[in-house]
Amino acid sequence: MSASGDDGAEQKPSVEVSKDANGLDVVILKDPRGFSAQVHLYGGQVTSWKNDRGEELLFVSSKAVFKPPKAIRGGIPICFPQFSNLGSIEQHGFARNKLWSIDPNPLPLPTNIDDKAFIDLILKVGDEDMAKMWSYSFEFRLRVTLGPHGELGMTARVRNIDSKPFTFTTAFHTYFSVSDISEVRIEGLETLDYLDNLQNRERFTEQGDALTFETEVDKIYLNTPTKIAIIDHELKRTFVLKKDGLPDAVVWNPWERKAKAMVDFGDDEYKYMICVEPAAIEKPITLKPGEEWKGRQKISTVYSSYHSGQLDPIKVLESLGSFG
Ligand SMILES: O=P(O)(O)OC[C@H]1O[C@@H](O)[C@H](O)[C@@H](O)[C@@H]1O
Repeated sequence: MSASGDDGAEQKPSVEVSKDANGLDVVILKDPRGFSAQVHLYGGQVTSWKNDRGEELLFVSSKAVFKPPKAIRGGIPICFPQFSNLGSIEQHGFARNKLWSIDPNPLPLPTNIDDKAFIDLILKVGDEDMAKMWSYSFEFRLRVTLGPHGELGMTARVRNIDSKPFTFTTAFHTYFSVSDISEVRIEGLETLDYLDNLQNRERFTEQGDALTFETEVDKIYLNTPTKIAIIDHELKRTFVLKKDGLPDAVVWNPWERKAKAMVDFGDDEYKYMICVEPAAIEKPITLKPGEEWKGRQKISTVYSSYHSGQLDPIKVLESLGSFG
Protein backbone atom coordinates (compact mmCIF):
# COMPACT_ATOMS: atom_id res chain seq x y z
CA MET A 1 0.00 0.00 0.00
CA SER A 2 1.24 3.51 -0.69
CA ALA A 3 -0.17 6.99 -0.42
CA SER A 4 -0.73 9.47 -3.24
CA GLY A 5 0.44 13.07 -3.13
CA ASP A 6 -1.54 16.09 -4.38
CA ASP A 7 -0.23 15.52 -7.88
CA GLY A 8 -1.39 11.93 -7.73
CA ALA A 9 2.21 10.66 -7.68
CA GLU A 10 2.78 7.65 -5.46
CA GLN A 11 4.64 8.49 -2.30
CA LYS A 12 6.73 5.92 -0.59
CA PRO A 13 8.10 5.52 2.91
CA SER A 14 11.52 7.13 3.17
CA VAL A 15 14.70 6.80 5.21
CA GLU A 16 17.13 9.65 5.67
CA VAL A 17 20.44 9.86 7.51
CA SER A 18 20.98 13.21 9.16
CA LYS A 19 22.45 14.96 12.24
CA ASP A 20 20.57 16.13 15.31
CA ALA A 21 21.05 19.61 16.81
CA ASN A 22 24.03 18.28 18.77
CA GLY A 23 25.77 16.81 15.75
CA LEU A 24 24.87 13.19 16.55
CA ASP A 25 23.92 10.91 13.66
CA VAL A 26 20.24 10.11 13.36
CA VAL A 27 18.15 8.06 10.96
CA ILE A 28 14.73 9.47 10.20
CA LEU A 29 11.96 7.14 9.06
CA LYS A 30 9.00 8.78 7.38
CA ASP A 31 5.70 7.51 6.14
CA PRO A 32 3.90 9.57 3.47
CA ARG A 33 0.83 9.82 5.69
CA GLY A 34 2.86 11.91 8.15
CA PHE A 35 4.05 9.34 10.70
CA SER A 36 7.76 9.50 11.55
CA ALA A 37 10.41 8.03 13.81
CA GLN A 38 13.96 9.00 14.63
CA VAL A 39 16.75 6.65 15.68
CA HIS A 40 20.07 7.82 17.11
CA LEU A 41 23.06 5.71 16.13
CA TYR A 42 24.31 6.58 19.61
CA GLY A 43 22.67 3.86 21.70
CA GLY A 44 20.77 2.46 18.70
CA GLN A 45 18.05 4.43 20.41
CA VAL A 46 14.67 5.46 19.05
CA THR A 47 14.35 9.07 20.25
CA SER A 48 11.17 10.16 18.50
CA TRP A 49 7.98 8.57 17.26
CA LYS A 50 5.28 10.85 15.92
CA ASN A 51 1.76 10.29 14.72
CA ASP A 52 0.32 11.73 11.50
CA ARG A 53 -0.57 14.94 13.35
CA GLY A 54 3.07 15.41 14.27
CA GLU A 55 2.43 14.71 17.96
CA GLU A 56 5.31 13.11 19.85
CA LEU A 57 4.37 9.75 21.36
CA LEU A 58 7.56 8.99 23.26
CA PHE A 59 8.82 10.89 26.26
CA VAL A 60 12.28 12.43 26.03
CA SER A 61 13.33 14.59 28.97
CA SER A 62 13.88 18.29 28.37
CA LYS A 63 17.08 17.73 30.38
CA ALA A 64 18.29 14.74 28.37
CA VAL A 65 22.01 14.89 27.61
CA PHE A 66 22.86 14.19 23.98
CA LYS A 67 26.53 13.73 24.61
CA PRO A 68 28.36 10.42 25.00
CA PRO A 69 28.99 8.68 27.34
CA LYS A 70 25.74 9.66 29.07
CA ALA A 71 22.76 7.61 27.90
CA ILE A 72 19.91 9.66 26.42
CA ARG A 73 17.04 10.00 28.93
CA GLY A 74 13.95 8.98 27.04
CA GLY A 75 12.79 7.34 23.84
CA ILE A 76 13.64 3.64 23.76
CA PRO A 77 17.07 2.86 25.22
CA ILE A 78 18.19 -0.74 24.85
CA CYS A 79 19.33 -2.45 28.02
CA PHE A 80 21.93 -5.06 27.08
CA PRO A 81 23.67 -7.28 28.13
CA GLN A 82 22.43 -6.54 31.61
CA PHE A 83 19.18 -5.15 32.95
CA SER A 84 19.56 -2.72 35.88
CA ASN A 85 22.31 -3.69 38.33
CA LEU A 86 21.69 -7.43 38.04
CA GLY A 87 25.35 -8.27 37.46
CA SER A 88 28.79 -6.74 37.36
CA ILE A 89 28.33 -4.62 34.22
CA GLU A 90 27.33 -0.94 34.37
CA GLN A 91 23.63 -0.18 35.08
CA HIS A 92 21.45 -1.39 32.16
CA GLY A 93 24.53 -2.59 30.23
CA PHE A 94 26.58 -0.76 27.65
CA ALA A 95 24.42 -0.93 24.49
CA ARG A 96 22.69 2.36 25.30
CA ASN A 97 25.90 4.31 25.35
CA LYS A 98 27.79 2.82 22.44
CA LEU A 99 27.78 4.01 18.88
CA TRP A 100 25.87 1.61 16.66
CA SER A 101 26.36 1.37 12.87
CA ILE A 102 24.03 0.98 9.95
CA ASP A 103 24.17 -2.74 9.24
CA PRO A 104 26.00 -3.37 5.97
CA ASN A 105 24.72 -6.98 5.87
CA PRO A 106 21.20 -6.95 7.18
CA LEU A 107 19.26 -10.15 7.42
CA PRO A 108 16.89 -10.96 4.57
CA LEU A 109 13.68 -8.96 4.62
CA PRO A 110 10.25 -10.44 5.08
CA THR A 111 8.14 -10.11 1.96
CA ASN A 112 5.62 -7.73 3.53
CA ILE A 113 8.07 -4.91 4.31
CA ASP A 114 7.41 -2.84 1.15
CA ASP A 115 4.99 -0.52 2.87
CA LYS A 116 7.31 0.20 5.79
CA ALA A 117 10.18 2.58 6.36
CA PHE A 118 12.92 0.68 8.15
CA ILE A 119 16.55 0.75 9.19
CA ASP A 120 18.92 -2.03 10.26
CA LEU A 121 21.53 -1.23 12.89
CA ILE A 122 24.27 -3.34 14.38
CA LEU A 123 26.36 -3.29 17.53
CA LYS A 124 29.38 -5.55 17.70
CA VAL A 125 31.94 -6.13 20.34
CA GLY A 126 34.38 -3.37 19.74
CA ASP A 127 36.12 -1.04 22.07
CA GLU A 128 38.24 -2.00 25.04
CA ASP A 129 35.77 -0.59 27.55
CA MET A 130 33.14 -3.00 26.34
CA ALA A 131 35.52 -5.93 26.38
CA LYS A 132 36.53 -5.14 29.96
CA MET A 133 32.92 -5.50 31.06
CA TRP A 134 31.91 -8.37 28.82
CA SER A 135 34.57 -10.14 26.86
CA TYR A 136 32.38 -12.05 24.42
CA SER A 137 32.08 -11.67 20.68
CA PHE A 138 28.51 -10.95 19.72
CA GLU A 139 26.44 -9.21 17.09
CA PHE A 140 23.35 -7.32 18.17
CA ARG A 141 21.18 -6.49 15.15
CA LEU A 142 18.29 -4.10 15.54
CA ARG A 143 15.66 -3.49 12.90
CA VAL A 144 13.38 -0.49 13.48
CA THR A 145 10.30 -0.26 11.25
CA LEU A 146 7.59 2.34 10.82
CA GLY A 147 4.45 0.82 9.38
CA PRO A 148 1.66 2.31 7.29
CA HIS A 149 -0.53 2.94 10.33
CA GLY A 150 2.32 4.56 12.21
CA GLU A 151 3.13 1.42 14.18
CA LEU A 152 6.69 1.22 15.45
CA GLY A 153 8.37 -2.16 15.30
CA MET A 154 11.67 -3.18 16.83
CA THR A 155 13.31 -6.53 16.32
CA ALA A 156 16.44 -7.42 18.25
CA ARG A 157 18.65 -10.33 17.27
CA VAL A 158 21.65 -11.28 19.33
CA ARG A 159 24.09 -13.79 17.87
CA ASN A 160 26.90 -15.52 19.71
CA ILE A 161 29.95 -15.41 17.44
CA ASP A 162 32.28 -16.41 20.28
CA SER A 163 33.74 -19.82 21.03
CA LYS A 164 32.12 -19.94 24.47
CA PRO A 165 28.54 -19.51 25.66
CA PHE A 166 27.32 -16.24 27.14
CA THR A 167 24.29 -15.14 29.14
CA PHE A 168 22.47 -11.82 29.14
CA THR A 169 19.39 -9.96 30.28
CA THR A 170 17.79 -7.27 28.14
CA ALA A 171 14.92 -4.78 27.79
CA PHE A 172 13.39 -2.29 25.39
CA HIS A 173 13.24 0.54 27.94
CA THR A 174 10.26 2.30 26.34
CA TYR A 175 9.34 5.75 27.71
CA PHE A 176 5.74 6.50 26.70
CA SER A 177 4.56 10.10 26.69
CA VAL A 178 1.35 10.58 28.69
CA SER A 179 -0.89 13.58 29.40
CA ASP A 180 -0.76 13.12 33.15
CA ILE A 181 0.31 10.02 35.05
CA SER A 182 -2.86 10.23 37.19
CA GLU A 183 -4.89 9.63 33.99
CA VAL A 184 -3.04 6.46 33.02
CA ARG A 185 -4.15 2.89 33.41
CA ILE A 186 -2.29 -0.22 32.33
CA GLU A 187 -4.17 -3.35 31.38
CA GLY A 188 -2.66 -6.77 30.97
CA LEU A 189 -0.50 -7.01 34.09
CA GLU A 190 -3.15 -7.45 36.75
CA THR A 191 -2.99 -10.64 38.88
CA LEU A 192 0.57 -11.33 37.76
CA ASP A 193 3.59 -11.96 39.94
CA TYR A 194 6.23 -9.26 40.04
CA LEU A 195 9.59 -8.53 41.60
CA ASP A 196 9.55 -5.18 43.37
CA ASN A 197 12.75 -3.29 42.67
CA LEU A 198 11.86 -0.98 45.57
CA GLN A 199 11.75 -3.91 48.01
CA ASN A 200 14.91 -5.90 47.29
CA ARG A 201 13.22 -7.56 44.33
CA GLU A 202 10.94 -9.50 46.63
CA ARG A 203 8.19 -11.37 44.80
CA PHE A 204 4.55 -10.23 45.15
CA THR A 205 1.31 -10.80 43.28
CA GLU A 206 -0.51 -7.86 41.67
CA GLN A 207 -4.13 -7.18 42.61
CA GLY A 208 -6.96 -7.91 40.22
CA ASP A 209 -7.41 -4.29 39.17
CA ALA A 210 -5.74 -2.51 36.29
CA LEU A 211 -2.63 -0.57 37.31
CA THR A 212 -3.00 3.10 38.18
CA PHE A 213 -0.34 5.41 39.60
CA GLU A 214 -0.17 7.40 42.81
CA THR A 215 3.41 6.90 43.83
CA GLU A 216 6.80 5.66 42.67
CA VAL A 217 6.70 2.29 40.93
CA ASP A 218 9.55 0.05 39.82
CA LYS A 219 8.37 -3.51 39.23
CA ILE A 220 9.40 -6.42 37.05
CA TYR A 221 6.23 -8.28 36.03
CA LEU A 222 6.90 -11.92 35.23
CA ASN A 223 5.53 -14.14 32.47
CA THR A 224 3.47 -11.33 31.04
CA PRO A 225 1.00 -11.68 28.16
CA THR A 226 2.13 -10.77 24.64
CA LYS A 227 -0.12 -7.67 24.64
CA ILE A 228 -0.29 -4.81 27.11
CA ALA A 229 -2.47 -1.68 26.85
CA ILE A 230 -1.42 1.70 28.24
CA ILE A 231 -4.56 3.80 28.37
CA ASP A 232 -4.43 7.60 28.61
CA HIS A 233 -7.92 8.70 29.63
CA GLU A 234 -7.24 12.39 29.16
CA LEU A 235 -6.08 12.01 25.55
CA LYS A 236 -8.42 9.10 24.82
CA ARG A 237 -5.38 7.37 23.46
CA THR A 238 -4.24 3.82 24.05
CA PHE A 239 -0.78 2.57 23.32
CA VAL A 240 -0.89 -1.07 22.44
CA LEU A 241 2.32 -2.91 23.04
CA LYS A 242 2.82 -6.33 21.53
CA LYS A 243 5.90 -8.37 22.23
CA ASP A 244 7.54 -11.63 21.47
CA GLY A 245 10.54 -13.37 23.05
CA LEU A 246 10.43 -10.94 25.97
CA PRO A 247 8.44 -12.60 28.75
CA ASP A 248 8.84 -9.92 31.44
CA ALA A 249 7.65 -6.31 31.54
CA VAL A 250 9.12 -3.60 33.74
CA VAL A 251 6.90 -0.71 34.81
CA TRP A 252 8.76 2.34 36.09
CA ASN A 253 7.89 5.84 37.17
CA PRO A 254 10.38 7.59 39.45
CA TRP A 255 7.79 9.94 40.97
CA GLU A 256 8.68 13.23 42.64
CA ARG A 257 11.60 12.50 44.96
CA LYS A 258 13.63 10.40 42.51
CA ALA A 259 12.81 12.78 39.66
CA LYS A 260 14.45 15.58 41.63
CA ALA A 261 17.51 13.44 42.22
CA MET A 262 18.10 12.75 38.51
CA VAL A 263 20.19 15.40 36.81
CA ASP A 264 18.90 14.60 33.34
CA PHE A 265 15.22 14.60 34.24
CA GLY A 266 12.98 17.60 35.05
CA ASP A 267 11.49 17.80 38.55
CA ASP A 268 7.91 17.56 37.27
CA GLU A 269 8.49 15.32 34.29
CA TYR A 270 7.47 12.14 36.10
CA LYS A 271 3.91 13.32 35.46
CA TYR A 272 4.32 13.03 31.72
CA MET A 273 5.90 9.61 31.26
CA ILE A 274 5.52 5.95 32.04
CA CYS A 275 8.06 3.30 31.17
CA VAL A 276 6.71 -0.07 30.13
CA GLU A 277 9.67 -2.22 29.16
CA PRO A 278 9.36 -5.62 27.48
CA ALA A 279 12.25 -7.58 28.91
CA ALA A 280 13.97 -10.90 29.52
CA ILE A 281 15.18 -10.66 33.12
CA GLU A 282 13.96 -13.40 35.41
CA LYS A 283 15.25 -16.12 33.10
CA PRO A 284 18.46 -14.79 31.55
CA ILE A 285 19.15 -15.88 28.00
CA THR A 286 22.08 -18.16 27.31
CA LEU A 287 23.43 -18.55 23.79
CA LYS A 288 25.89 -21.23 22.78
CA PRO A 289 28.43 -20.42 20.05
CA GLY A 290 26.54 -19.86 16.77
CA GLU A 291 23.13 -19.49 18.43
CA GLU A 292 20.83 -16.52 17.96
CA TRP A 293 18.10 -15.01 20.12
CA LYS A 294 15.30 -12.84 18.83
CA GLY A 295 13.00 -10.44 20.69
CA ARG A 296 10.43 -8.03 19.29
CA GLN A 297 8.13 -5.25 20.31
CA LYS A 298 5.54 -3.45 18.25
CA ILE A 299 3.76 -0.40 19.56
CA SER A 300 0.78 1.28 18.02
CA THR A 301 -1.85 3.77 19.05
CA VAL A 302 -5.61 3.46 19.16
CA TYR A 303 -7.48 6.75 19.32
CA SER A 304 -10.49 5.61 21.08
CA SER A 305 -13.68 4.72 19.71
CA TYR A 306 -14.01 4.86 23.51
CA HIS A 307 -14.84 8.54 23.69
CA SER A 308 -17.69 7.69 25.99
CA GLY A 309 -15.12 6.70 28.58
CA GLN A 310 -16.10 3.07 28.16
CA LEU A 311 -12.58 1.89 27.58
CA ASP A 312 -12.58 -1.75 26.84
CA PRO A 313 -8.97 -2.89 26.84
CA ILE A 314 -9.89 -6.42 25.88
CA LYS A 315 -11.33 -5.09 22.62
CA VAL A 316 -8.25 -2.94 22.16
CA LEU A 317 -6.06 -5.96 22.64
CA GLU A 318 -8.17 -8.12 20.36
CA SER A 319 -8.11 -5.52 17.60
CA LEU A 320 -4.40 -5.82 17.16
CA GLY A 321 -3.82 -8.43 14.54
CA SER A 322 -0.47 -10.08 14.08
CA PHE A 323 3.06 -8.75 14.17
CA GLY A 324 3.46 -8.20 10.45
O1 LIG B 1 18.57 5.91 35.45
P1 LIG B 1 18.61 4.69 34.55
O2 LIG B 1 19.90 3.92 34.67
O3 LIG B 1 18.31 5.04 33.14
O4 LIG B 1 17.47 3.72 35.06
C1 LIG B 1 16.18 4.16 35.14
C2 LIG B 1 15.28 3.08 35.72
O5 LIG B 1 15.15 2.06 34.75
C3 LIG B 1 14.21 1.04 35.13
O6 LIG B 1 14.17 0.11 34.10
C4 LIG B 1 14.66 0.38 36.38
O7 LIG B 1 13.71 -0.60 36.76
C5 LIG B 1 14.80 1.43 37.49
O8 LIG B 1 15.28 0.81 38.67
C6 LIG B 1 15.76 2.51 37.03
O9 LIG B 1 15.81 3.52 38.03
